[in-house]
Amino acid sequence: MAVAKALKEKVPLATAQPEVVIDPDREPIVVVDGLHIVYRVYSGGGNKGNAVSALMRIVKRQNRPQMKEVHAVKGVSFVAYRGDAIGVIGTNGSGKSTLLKAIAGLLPAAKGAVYTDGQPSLLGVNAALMRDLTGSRNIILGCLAMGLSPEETKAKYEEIVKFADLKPGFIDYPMSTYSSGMGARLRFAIAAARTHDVLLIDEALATGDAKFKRRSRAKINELRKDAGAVFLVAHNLDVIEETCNRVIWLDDGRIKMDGDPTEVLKAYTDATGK
Ligand SMILES: Nc1ncnc2c1ncn2[C@@H]1O[C@H](COP(=O)(O)OP(=O)(O)OP(=O)(O)O)[C@@H](O)[C@H]1O
Repeated sequence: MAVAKALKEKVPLATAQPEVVIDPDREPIVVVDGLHIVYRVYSGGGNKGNAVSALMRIVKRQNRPQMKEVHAVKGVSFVAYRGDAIGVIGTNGSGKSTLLKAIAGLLPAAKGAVYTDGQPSLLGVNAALMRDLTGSRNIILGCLAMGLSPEETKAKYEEIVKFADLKPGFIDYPMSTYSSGMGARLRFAIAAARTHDVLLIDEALATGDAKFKRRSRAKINELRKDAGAVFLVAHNLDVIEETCNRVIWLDDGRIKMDGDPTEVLKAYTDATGK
């Protein structure tokens, strides 16, 4: 593939967008090149409440709901290198989750592109676990879904249960009986059971208690050693400071600052008063 070749040969990717220059001495893992993400949403078009009026609208081809565009990411470019743990910060609606989803390949680019060397895995608060199944079944399904073999899954099972450290017995209860914190712990424990080429973590640590947060940070540092690159979205700036070697500050869909955590976090807190 041309992109993989470009990444391997460490050459700048030629596109119509602002050119991303890749440091030839480091191994690029994610290249985000002039990325724009636009959501298209239908806004209500007048009398939309009942089936008859909806049918009339179709028949008459009238009064169709209008499509609105939300431009969530506006020309973002950067390169993440092997070993990078990048914190993504910004106020509500600045585009953090959208950027992570785009890197994970879950949203199409309206313009520009994202290239990753390896498979990205998004670990978010809404990561897909089955609420009606027990924690135990979810561990098995989750591991298989991440590409582990049945033998590897078996070998990892106890480690995941231990890391999640749920209340006794809960591992055999349906996940619908879990608190949001318990669900987040199990999701994190499952995702942390394998190494990821590109690991994207969206507020996954927000709901845990202090002890779990500490253990998760240690786990992220461990995963970082084997992962290509780790991205972490968190509103808790302490988590970012302790876990990341680089911070990207997004403001209204654009990169406002990208660099050393201490500098970026200081500028951010000065600007936002947070
Ligand atoms: N599914 C969607 N459909 C339409 N617009 C969306 C959708 N998801 C997000 N947006 C819009 O895109 C913009 C960026 O949202 P995003 O969730 O990426 O921000 P964020 O920085 O992660 O916010 P937060 O800190 O509140 O989680 C916002 O204006 C939001 O309203």
